[in-house]
Amino acid sequence: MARSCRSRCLVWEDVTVTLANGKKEKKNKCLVSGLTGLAESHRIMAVMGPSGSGKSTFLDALAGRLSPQASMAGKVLLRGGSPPPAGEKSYVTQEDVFLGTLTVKETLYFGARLRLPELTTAELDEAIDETLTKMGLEECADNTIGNWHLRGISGGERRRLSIAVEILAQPQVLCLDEATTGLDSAAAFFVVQALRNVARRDGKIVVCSIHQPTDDVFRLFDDLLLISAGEAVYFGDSQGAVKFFADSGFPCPTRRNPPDHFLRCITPEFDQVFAALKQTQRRNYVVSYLDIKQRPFSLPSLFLYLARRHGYRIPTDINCLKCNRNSQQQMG
Ligand SMILES: Nc1ncnc2c1ncn2[C@@H]1O[C@H](COP(=O)(O)OP(=O)(O)OP(=O)(O)O)[C@@H](O)[C@H]1O
Repeated sequence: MARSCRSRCLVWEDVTVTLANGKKEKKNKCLVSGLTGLAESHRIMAVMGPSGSGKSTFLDALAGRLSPQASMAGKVLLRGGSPPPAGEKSYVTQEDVFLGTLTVKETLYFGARLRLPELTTAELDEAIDETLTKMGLEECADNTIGNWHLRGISGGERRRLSIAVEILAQPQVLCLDEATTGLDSAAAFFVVQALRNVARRDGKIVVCSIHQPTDDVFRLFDDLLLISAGEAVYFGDSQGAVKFFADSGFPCPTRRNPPDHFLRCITPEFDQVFAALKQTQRRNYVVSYLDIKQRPFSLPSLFLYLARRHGYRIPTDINCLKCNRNSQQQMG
């Protein structure tokens, strides 16, 4: 796919997250180790991996919302402009937390009032109507959300409402943890398609962890990051993963769903497979961003690499969303 020079990207470089153990004699636990890559605007990326592999931790690191016990090394940078970082990223958590007695529209209204205080009532109404349409929530706009004793909107609608609340604030980067968990395949398809539209039409960067997508849902993703035990096994074009596994000696059986096959291959029990894949990736996967990791890294060299690969203009300024575990200082 031809990539626009004007597209923005979120770059993460050598991101490692460790969990302090508390006891001197015990080693810190490494949750995510040396992840390097980028997510581009107008594209949607799936983060997949076995349960406990570090998907949520990675998304937390991207969004700068790691728990206080966790410390992060490495950098997460946004390039291509200089808006204030705080308003640039949004995070949709696994749980949908709402006031069950409010309607869908009221929820959006209160969220927008808090996050976009500068908008007039007319502008707010317009933004809410636009968001309802984008997320396919017009039909249930006046329905009560519901809770444990009050019947309300469906699970798929709740998920789309969680996303709607975040995209109303117009962040450049949207991170979602398990966007489709608990949904049937049709509802999951609708949610991911809505996210893909947000990426495509609004030029957002969308990064989303997902469990067991169907083939139809998987095909909606442009890029794929496969994580096992906190390390990247595959990073690149989502449709290229089938060929990558086949080239590495693990072809997907014709009647198996490709995402299921990838997960089956990279679960920790399949250690040998994992080691073989990593070896092959080092040897053969020419466009792997992990190559960046092999080099003595400096920020200009990463952008030179990107410039060569995608024809990006080299930025004169770089906004650092989050740096180093101790300093968390802004990069110039
Ligand atoms: N604050 C924490 N304290 C203790 N352990 C943690 C903490 N955060 C993460 N972990 C551990 O780190 C590992 C990765 O967790 P994470 O939630 O990132 O995995 P995941 O891939 O998102 O899993 P799932 O798909 O089941 O949600 C797990 O073993 C988890 O128990």
